[in-house]
Amino acid sequence: MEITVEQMYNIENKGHDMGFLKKFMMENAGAAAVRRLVEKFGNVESKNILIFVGMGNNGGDGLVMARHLAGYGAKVTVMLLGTPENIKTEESNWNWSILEKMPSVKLMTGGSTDFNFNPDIIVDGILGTGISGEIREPYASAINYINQTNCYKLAVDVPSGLDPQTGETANIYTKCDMTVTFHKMKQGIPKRKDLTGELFAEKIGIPPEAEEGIL
Ligand SMILES: NC(=O)C1=CN([C@@H]2O[C@H](COP(=O)(O)OP(=O)(O)OC[C@H]3O[C@@H](n4cnc5c(N)ncnc54)[C@H](OP(=O)(O)O)[C@@H]3O)[C@@H](O)[C@H]2O)[C@@H](O)CC1
Ligand SMILES: [K+]
Repeated sequence: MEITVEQMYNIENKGHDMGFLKKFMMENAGAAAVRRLVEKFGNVESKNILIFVGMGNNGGDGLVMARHLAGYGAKVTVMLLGTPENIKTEESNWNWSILEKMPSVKLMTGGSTDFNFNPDIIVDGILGTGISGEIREPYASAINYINQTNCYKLAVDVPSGLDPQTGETANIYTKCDMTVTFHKMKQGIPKRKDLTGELFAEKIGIPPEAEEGIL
């Protein structure tokens, strides 16, 4: 079953109000995406993994993935597309502050795409259901870098620049090898399998009762 982005936000908020906090949803989302990535690669030990992180909760999922991938022995670099004090949400901030205590994960901020290594895997945690309008900097440069880099790419929830409701694309958008979306498929995503690559919808522990009155 495919749902609307509005329904997803309503379900998310109802689950949060039931006590299944967005922080827990984010943890399960990041963990599910990492499981699919590790399943695909067999193991990610000492793979160079570059995670682009937006300032919202799509980025937050990427921060959770960074912590889990460090646990699998990957060489993880996080590029935050802004400054830490501008991270939008409490749950994303919470995950950033954990990474600040983890020397095993390299943290970069500001959005430059000048890296001194070639990534084996890129994670697109730039934009998800919160996308609106033409892609602004530094998100645009990050999306262009991802498209110009030849390696395996995983999109968190949706390839950034693809509108998960309509299936329309912004002026620029990522083309990925795998997309892991959460809870239920959003209506626009399956319209662009050319951008999503292998597509998975992973449960993240939201109580089914959170859908009552919404679906
Ligand atoms: N639903 C669920 O159950 C769960 C959802 N989860 C995750 O949350 C995600 C939704 O998070 P979200 O609402 O924070 O929005 P998100 O996509 O991060 O973008 C907002 C940021 O992007 C920016 N921005 C927007 N447009 C832009 C543009 N054109 N060009 C440049 N920047 C632009 C915008 O900036 P602003 O407009 O505020 O200045 C803001 O900073 C969802 O996709 C999923 O991954 C999981 O945690 C698990 C549970
Ligand atoms: K994304």
